[in-house]
Amino acid sequence: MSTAADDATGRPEPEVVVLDDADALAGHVAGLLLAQVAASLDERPAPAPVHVVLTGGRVGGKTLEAVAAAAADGEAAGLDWGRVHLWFGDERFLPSGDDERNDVLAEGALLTAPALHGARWHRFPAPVDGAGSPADQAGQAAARYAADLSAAADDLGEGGTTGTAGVPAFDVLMLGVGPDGHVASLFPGSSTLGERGVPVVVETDAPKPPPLRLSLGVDAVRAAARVWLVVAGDDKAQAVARGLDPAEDAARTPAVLARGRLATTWLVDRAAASRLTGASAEG
Ligand SMILES: O=C1O[C@H](COP(=O)(O)O)[C@@H](O)[C@H](O)[C@H]1O
Repeated sequence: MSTAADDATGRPEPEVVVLDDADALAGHVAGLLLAQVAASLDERPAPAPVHVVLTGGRVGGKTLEAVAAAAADGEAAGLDWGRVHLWFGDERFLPSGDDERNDVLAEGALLTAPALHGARWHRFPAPVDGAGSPADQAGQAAARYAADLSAAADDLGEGGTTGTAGVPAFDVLMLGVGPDGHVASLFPGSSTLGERGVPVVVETDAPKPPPLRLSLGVDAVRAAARVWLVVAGDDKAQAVARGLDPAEDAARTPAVLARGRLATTWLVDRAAASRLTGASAEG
């Protein structure tokens, strides 16, 4: 279901899809993702790449498990995964292999499917012991990830529509949403929300541990063709209602900034949808 026209930036209004529970949601999003990857691969000639941004978080992990289950055999196993670039929306700036890192979560889920080993993984760099202060290292890591993004960026030409130089036109960018309305590691009230046009930002004081994090910047998120906000649980109901309120302040609920160029879809379970009213509440 869709709400009417474009927002002030000319982007389509968000759509809302409601599933029964977190498991149904994860299965549904996995199916959508595999269908979109297949469609994007089909619509451009090989070896043109397809760019997907992964999310961490609880339902993000469940979704990736469902993707791997579907990609373990059947049609999805036969996709040309070597053309598929997997990026991360954010990362906790923790040592490589740390269980709290989003890339560890994603690898644990996706690499159970042999086909996914062929995908092009783009992990955020990790801190290294003795290589400088964590904040300095995070700045360097952000610059390295920005360079990685830039190397993969499509040239959309003058007046290109991503709005952020040096960021690929992501086919799909998935985001979890925190109970406080954060997306990726863009937190309420953070100065990172004002860093427009910056591909990768460093959050030094995240209210959710760990405090030091790397994130795609607001305009890198908005470079995506399709943004999917995947949310489950009644602790997220207020964030979902605020995120879909056109009058909501982005400084309080950064999720309102997460708008795709072609589509923005909130994929939520019934519990997360429980505070929606009127048209937004329909499944
Ligand atoms: O810290 C993070 O939280 C969000 C949401 O996680 P959830 O467990 O509440 O679903 C996640 O999307 C983000 O990638 C992660 O770094």
